[in-house]
Amino acid sequence: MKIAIIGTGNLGQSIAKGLVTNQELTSLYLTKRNLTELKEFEHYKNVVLTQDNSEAVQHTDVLIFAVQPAHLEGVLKKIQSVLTKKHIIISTITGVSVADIERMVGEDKCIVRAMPNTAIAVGKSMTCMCSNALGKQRIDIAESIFNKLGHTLEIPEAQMQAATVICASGIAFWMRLIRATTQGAIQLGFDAKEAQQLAMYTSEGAASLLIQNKQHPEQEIDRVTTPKGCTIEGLNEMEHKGLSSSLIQGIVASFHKINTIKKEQL
Ligand SMILES: NC(=O)C1=CN([C@@H]2O[C@H](COP(=O)(O)OP(=O)(O)OC[C@H]3O[C@@H](n4cnc5c(N)ncnc54)[C@H](O)[C@@H]3O)[C@@H](O)[C@H]2O)C=CC1
Ligand SMILES: O=C(O)[C@@H]1CCC=N1
Repeated sequence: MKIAIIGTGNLGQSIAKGLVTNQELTSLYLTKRNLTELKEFEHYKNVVLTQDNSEAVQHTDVLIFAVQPAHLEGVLKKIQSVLTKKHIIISTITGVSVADIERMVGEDKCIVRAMPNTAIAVGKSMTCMCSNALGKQRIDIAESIFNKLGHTLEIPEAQMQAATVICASGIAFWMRLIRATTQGAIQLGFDAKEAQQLAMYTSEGAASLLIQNKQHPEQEIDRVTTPKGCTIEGLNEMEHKGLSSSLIQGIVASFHKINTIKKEQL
């Protein structure tokens, strides 16, 4: 597999970390305007760092674009002459549709829109994908890359913005929940390091229960809430203060914002 990441910033570096540790690569090209931040990758076998996007495109088959929305069109224009039908174009860019990319590179190109999250760095991304007609024929190649770096789900393009909020922004939402639990644990007497350990591994355990038992969360909650016990007391207090409601409202606010991002940035 010959892969290029075009625009190796926050998300691009997370993808690169996942790739160098979880995939057998023939070559991985990482591009960025300033390469100093990519030093940690220069010692990996088969990894090439370059500022030259055309060089990366010419030496690879799968191109993962991870630049900011406003930069995509300019980047694509500059590599247009070296872009061929052999390339699979994977865009992780928020708010840029498959039709937008077709308009920039032509309908005769294989285009996949993928929305991973930064947990891809540790092989735990939930990545949603959709494609154009040509991309559909080769989406299995994109799936095989992202399945080694977590889980994938093919969805209609109309759901892509919602998937971005739940899965990509979702990492930040879950971090806040884990941080708040950590702060609670400190208030109850644990030191900061222990408190974070308790919060992290408990949240990992909760998700693992659902993944492995394939249950609804309420079924697992019923197992924990002893009648008149401390769990239901805490849970009801959290709900009186709007826990579920504030999460849902935050998700919906994030969704409203995401629908304006392309207009603001392009
Ligand atoms: N950060 C996240 O968790 C997620 C981000 N995204 C999307 O991925 C894209 C990238 O996001 P981030 O990584 O957070 O942004 P970022 O700003 O950290 O990374 C973009 C990188 O592109 C580089 N770049 C700009 N022009 C370039 C050029 N001509 N040639 C080569 N490199 C160039 C920049 O130097 C920068 O390092 C955005 O469109 C974002 O919406 C999608 C899912 C999750
Ligand atoms: O916050 C953002 O707009 C981008 C998209 C999802 C994650 N980061």
